[in-house]
Amino acid sequence: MAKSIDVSDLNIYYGDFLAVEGVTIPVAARSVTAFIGPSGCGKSTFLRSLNRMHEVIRGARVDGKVLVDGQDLYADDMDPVNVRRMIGMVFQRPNPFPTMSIAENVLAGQKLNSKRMKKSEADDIVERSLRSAGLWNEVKDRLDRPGSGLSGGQQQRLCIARAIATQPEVLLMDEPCSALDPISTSVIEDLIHELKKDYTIVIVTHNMQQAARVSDTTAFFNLAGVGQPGRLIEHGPTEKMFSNPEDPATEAYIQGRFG
Ligand SMILES: Nc1ncnc2c1ncn2[C@@H]1O[C@H](COP(=O)(O)OP(=O)(O)OP(=O)(O)O)[C@@H](O)[C@H]1O
Repeated sequence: MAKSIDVSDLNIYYGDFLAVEGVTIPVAARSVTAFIGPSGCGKSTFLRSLNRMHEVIRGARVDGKVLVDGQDLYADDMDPVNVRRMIGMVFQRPNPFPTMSIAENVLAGQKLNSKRMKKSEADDIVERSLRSAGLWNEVKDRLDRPGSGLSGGQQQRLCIARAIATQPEVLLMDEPCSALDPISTSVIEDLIHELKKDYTIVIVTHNMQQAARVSDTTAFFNLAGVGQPGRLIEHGPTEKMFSNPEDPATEAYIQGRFG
């Protein structure tokens, strides 16, 4: 299931504004990569370019290459809807569909992909996805109740279940714990650890301890000033990035001296 990602020379624009410049980075399959850096350096923009969510904004575009197991995501014959199914995303704020039940939320991606399926098949997907998201035991007796009735941490795990229900190969997470309390955060971090056995995970986080706890490799992005494009400054094993980074800016950021 899990696939590697190879980005080369990626420039990302909002209209004429070059937001992220010249990113080249490999992401190994079945690993967790953390993106860190000060506000506005383009972490979320870059993350969204990895499943073609960036281009849903009017005038937004990229040039360069994003290969997933050698397959060019931006090739002319690549359907962005298929790309987003293959590369799922979890956002900062848990966003279950409020009028849908827990089970319907898990199946929402399937429905969008307009697949008619038998009830037994749907039940299997709901159980498998909720189990993988570490939520099954907490919700198995109330699958027909609204997803919005869960706690924030449970809602975020429901969103993770929804993202993995379509069996993606990669999971992108944009500050998935920033709206959660420390206990829910720790549950999600444990879950990320479990999920990397099956998925390639890329996570944007402002929390240095979180990057250090959950990721195998860390990528530090920075920008020279307001209106300047964000760039990838350094990428390497998390342990090295946090103990002995190559670039003085990485060290200054990690030590909390800016950002
Ligand atoms: N929809 C948009 N239209 C135009 N410019 C945008 C848009 N979204 C982001 N930008 C700009 O792109 C640059 C990168 O923003 P982005 O949100 O990717 O940074 P970030 O590193 O994720 O920041 P933060 O840590 O604050 O979330 C910023 O200059 C931002 O103002």
